[in-house]
Amino acid sequence: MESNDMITLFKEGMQAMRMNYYPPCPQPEQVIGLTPHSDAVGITILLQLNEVEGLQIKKDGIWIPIKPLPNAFIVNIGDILEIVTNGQYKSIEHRAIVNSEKERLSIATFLSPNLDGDLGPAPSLITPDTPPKFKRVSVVDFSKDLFSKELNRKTFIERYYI
Ligand SMILES: O=C(O)CCC(=O)C(=O)O
Ligand SMILES: [Fe+2]
Repeated sequence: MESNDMITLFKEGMQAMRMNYYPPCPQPEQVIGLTPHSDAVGITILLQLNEVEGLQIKKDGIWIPIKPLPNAFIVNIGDILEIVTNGQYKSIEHRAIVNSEKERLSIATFLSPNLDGDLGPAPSLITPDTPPKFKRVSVVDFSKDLFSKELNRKTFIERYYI
């Protein structure tokens, strides 16, 4: 892929942050901390603040716990990177569960494109043998669309499949 395709999209892009606080729950199997979803961004850089397990990713249909490592970031691929790479990188479905005794804290930083242009598979990746797998959409419309939807597995990116 040509680096310019990535630069055009992410230069002076948006960065958002979310702090998540999960209080302890005596019946953790009855609740969910954060419902299964993929992040509708380029990449997410995540810090698990207090080394309490809770984050899980879905791999081959199975939920895998991600052990917090002290002072380590987790980098997750988001829907926008899946679109830009025309599906070569897949956004990761994840969720957070809660602990019966301990509170848990995480901080997520979301990196997204600037609002100027369009979002779609990088032109340098499209050939007669590798046609686009995603529709093109303006970043503004994509963002508006996103904020009108709930977090629900990978249903958001599925709306852009060709
Ligand atoms: O708390 C976590 O580890 C996950 C947070 C998350 O997925 C998010 O904020 O989008
Ligand atoms: Fe997330």
